[in-house]
Amino acid sequence: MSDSLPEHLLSVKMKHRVGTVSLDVSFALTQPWTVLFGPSGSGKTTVLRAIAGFVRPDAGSIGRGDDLWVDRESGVFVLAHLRPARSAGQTARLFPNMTVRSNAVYGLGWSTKPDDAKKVVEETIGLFRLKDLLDRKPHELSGGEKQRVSVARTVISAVTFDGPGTALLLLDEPFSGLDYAMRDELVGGLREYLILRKIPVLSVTHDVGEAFQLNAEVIRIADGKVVQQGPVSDALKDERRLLMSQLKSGS
Ligand SMILES: Nc1ncnc2c1ncn2[C@@H]1O[C@H](COP(=O)(O)OP(=O)(O)OP(=O)(O)O)[C@@H](O)[C@H]1O
Repeated sequence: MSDSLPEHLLSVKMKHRVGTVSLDVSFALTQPWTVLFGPSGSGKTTVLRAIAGFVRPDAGSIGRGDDLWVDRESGVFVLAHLRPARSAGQTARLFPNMTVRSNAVYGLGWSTKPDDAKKVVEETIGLFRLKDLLDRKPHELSGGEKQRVSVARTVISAVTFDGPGTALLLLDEPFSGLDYAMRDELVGGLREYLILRKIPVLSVTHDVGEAFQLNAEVIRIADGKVVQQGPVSDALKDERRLLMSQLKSGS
């Protein structure tokens, strides 16, 4: 692991057997927003879960500079809740007995700066269009609304992270349950907000348009291996061309 990496960057080098896939990946995060892109079952979620601390890789290391979260060789394994990382999975997991507001602020940090933390909560609630839903319980929400609450909670928790440096945000298909208009609005707004708040993001997506809108760095994974890493304009140019020609021909 290089010790010259700036503090906010993450370096991942891991091998792990999951199902029929032998993961063997090595990459570093260098941009504000990076997406893992690749076919279903190629191992993207497993990589995200290993970074979050929910999967213990068979071999390798994960960390930021000298701050190792995993190092199988020396036996380091930092528990998930102690890592400067916050994650939201594909399925919204909300507390059924709590309102949207209580769910959203669960995991709120910055106990020493309550006024700032309050501002972050209000900003995020606005960004995710949750104002009119705040007093509802999860059973009174649609699937897309639940997903928005779940991702908003993770954003609030990452931005108000109580610890040295900033937290990394890990999002597994955060916009997949949303309609196009909502997705369009949220993707751009969230990207801008997280850059402002200096929160780096690693997300999983299958959506070419979303990766372009995020102006993301793309890490392509196929069959457990990183096959390409680079700016979206380069990494997904063939997919975009195909998409455009399909749109033109109406297919
Ligand atoms: N807990 C598990 N036990 C056994 N096999 C698993 C487990 N979790 C995932 N797998 C398998 O490991 C492989 C990689 O799964 P993973 O969820 O990481 O892929 P993915 O690229 O995120 O897929 P998708 O895009 O469909 O979410 C798949 O073949 C999956 O069936």
